[in-house]
Amino acid sequence: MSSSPTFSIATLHFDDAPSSPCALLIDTRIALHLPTPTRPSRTTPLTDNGTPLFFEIKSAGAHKGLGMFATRAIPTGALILVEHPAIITPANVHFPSSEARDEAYRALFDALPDHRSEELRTMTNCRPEDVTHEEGISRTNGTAVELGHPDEIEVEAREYGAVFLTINRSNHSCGPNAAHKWDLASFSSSLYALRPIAPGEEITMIYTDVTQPSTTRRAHLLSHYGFLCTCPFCTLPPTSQSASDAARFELREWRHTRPVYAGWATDLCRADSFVLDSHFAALELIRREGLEGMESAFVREVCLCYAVLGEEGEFREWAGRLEGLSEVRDPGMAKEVRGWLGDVKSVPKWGWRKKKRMQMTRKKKQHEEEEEEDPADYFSPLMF
Ligand SMILES: C[S@@+](CC[C@H](N)C(=O)[O-])C[C@H]1O[C@@H](n2cnc3c(N)ncnc32)[C@H](O)[C@@H]1O
Repeated sequence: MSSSPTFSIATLHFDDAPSSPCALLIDTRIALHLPTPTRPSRTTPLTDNGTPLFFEIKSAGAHKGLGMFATRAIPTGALILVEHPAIITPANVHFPSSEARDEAYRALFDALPDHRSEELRTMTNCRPEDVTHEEGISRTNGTAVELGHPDEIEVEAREYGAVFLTINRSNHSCGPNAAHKWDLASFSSSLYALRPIAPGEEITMIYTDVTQPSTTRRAHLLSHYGFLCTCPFCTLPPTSQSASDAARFELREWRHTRPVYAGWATDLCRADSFVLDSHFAALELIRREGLEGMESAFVREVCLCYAVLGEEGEFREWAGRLEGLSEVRDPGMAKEVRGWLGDVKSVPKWGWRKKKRMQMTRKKKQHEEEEEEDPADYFSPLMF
């Protein structure tokens, strides 16, 4: 029989940010699996004065509170910020009483140095009536993160949210221009640009599943974050709204319902442009809907298509794009792509379709020539 989990408060310290520890309210079984954080492989790009290079935090308007804004042009894929969380809290925890619950959240905040807990207390709490200020801040700002855990632990006990003092100042958009990537080893998240961001533009990310229709997104944002989304993708005229919702649904299903590289690569009955045309259509929809976060799976397949077609110029162009998209989001992929660019012949099935088509044309020609020369033609019974 499994006993109910016990929670305790732990703190993690970081060599690269000694005065900014993270406090965790954590299942003691998971606490045993916490890493000793390594230094993040990248750091926040800074100006000569030591301020962030790419962004500032300032008012986003009366109804939005603070927000993150670009201070200069940010290219696609660029790293904006690397940050350790201030607190980590469980998504699901049953306390014996509401007093015990309130006490646990207060103790969590108190485990931080004053400057950190004071800043944390200034963050948004969209549930002031339901829970304590501390828990409200955890719920409003908590972003799902993976912690290491033993295999046997229940699924719901594995879910945790992290609050970042700066990353969580970025507001929501249903067509976001940024996303962040969690790295357990360094216990940090890296915020990066999904498309070019202009100076002065607000840097936004997603708080909800943006492939859902606008009404679903808005209802979720209202109930969980206390605001009605007025982003450009939620305030369209009715016919454009239906088209946007349908496009998002199509994109979500695209790679299950449309041709993909794996089925096409060695199927010579399909046209050479079969998957490319489909993926170009998806990429156009992605651009229209501002969902560049969905791009890389399609861009990767476009690269592989050009590779199997042996089209080196196009391959290099798309591989360069994939490398830029993957630099922060998927460093392993960026490394693989650099290998491909160093030696295109190392890409799986490089030029396979081109080779096969050439062999087929050669064989056909040979066959036609043999038929022309076949003496049987000259002695065909029809000639007598
Ligand atoms: C994680 S915080 C974002 C930072 C927050 N604006 C602040 O001042 O600390 C989430 C809260 O910001 C506000 N917010 C975020 N995105 C918004 C949007 N698109 N429109 C209006 N309010 C938004 C809501 O109050 C939401 O509960």
